[in-house]
Amino acid sequence: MAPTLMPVQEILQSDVVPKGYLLTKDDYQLGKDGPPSLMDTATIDFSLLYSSSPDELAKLRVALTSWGCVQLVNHGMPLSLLDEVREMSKQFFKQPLEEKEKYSSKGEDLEGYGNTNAVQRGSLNWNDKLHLQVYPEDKRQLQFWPENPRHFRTTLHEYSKKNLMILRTLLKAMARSLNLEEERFFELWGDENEDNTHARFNFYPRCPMSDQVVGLKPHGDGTAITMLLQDKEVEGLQVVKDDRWFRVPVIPHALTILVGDQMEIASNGVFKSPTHKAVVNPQYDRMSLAMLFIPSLDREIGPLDELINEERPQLYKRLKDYGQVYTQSIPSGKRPIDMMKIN
Ligand SMILES: O=C(O)CCC(=O)C(=O)O
Ligand SMILES: [Fe+2]
Repeated sequence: MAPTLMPVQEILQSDVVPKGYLLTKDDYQLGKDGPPSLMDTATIDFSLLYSSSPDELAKLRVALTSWGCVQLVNHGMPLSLLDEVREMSKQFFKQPLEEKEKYSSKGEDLEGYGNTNAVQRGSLNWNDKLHLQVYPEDKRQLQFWPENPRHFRTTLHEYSKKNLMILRTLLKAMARSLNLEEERFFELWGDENEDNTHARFNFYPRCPMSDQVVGLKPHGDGTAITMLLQDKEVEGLQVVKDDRWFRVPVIPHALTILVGDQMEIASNGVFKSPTHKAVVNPQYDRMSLAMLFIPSLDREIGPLDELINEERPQLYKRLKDYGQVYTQSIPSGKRPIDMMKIN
């Protein structure tokens, strides 16, 4: 069983960064070419995707095939709801430890509050989290859902519902951008009664030695799609493109989309699941909320037939329950998706 570590917020109070958090040679490093540049990709106007604008679809395709990351604006989510979610997340983590501990992950629990205590290699993540499954609704484990702040549960419910609507339109647009039938990516995530959605609230306490720790180590998401709400003020997300790190800018009213490994597999490598990480700020705490859209474990995922041809042979194997592959590959330090490649 993985040891349960002290929340990073509590470590911070002692002002000493334990050795286990300091980056080591074993950590995946890139960017020896100086400080990362700002990602310059354009934002995507979600309202135009809905109206089938060919220009916007082309922009979406280019961004997801090169970066695997876009910022959606005009997504129809009330901006007051984005602020409410950010605020309730900060309020949750600001509470005394004994209040948060009512929702602690225990043992092998994926869900709940605590330090990121998954199998690790190299240094530890400077990150506390609250992880909750939101779909299918009957799988919600309400014992992990905070009762304080008071509106936490209803706001998360509301936010999840709206995220789903955005996801559905986005999946259709992604299919159309590749000239596929628009329902094709619903094989990945099409049914809230079968497919899984997890909400991962990330909290990255400020750290006096921020350049020697990492908030979340470089990884690709094991999802179909991740929809990320970033902190409104504090930047921290970075993605890799062409072997270099780029900073993802803060756009307060945008939702950041990350292609997940299972989408890369289904699209036969056309859409890229980017390696990304979260860095820590020396002065300010940072939050983010990742909505993780994960296909049902019973469903076989594999490259769509229409995306396999002579020029692009099948690049990935078909499988069920990618989560298993993902967990098993972590100790090796390799990207899980590489285990799925057909050589
Ligand atoms: O905090 C961020 O910006 C990134 C979060 C992330 O990568 C994740 O939760 O998987
Ligand atoms: Fe991630």
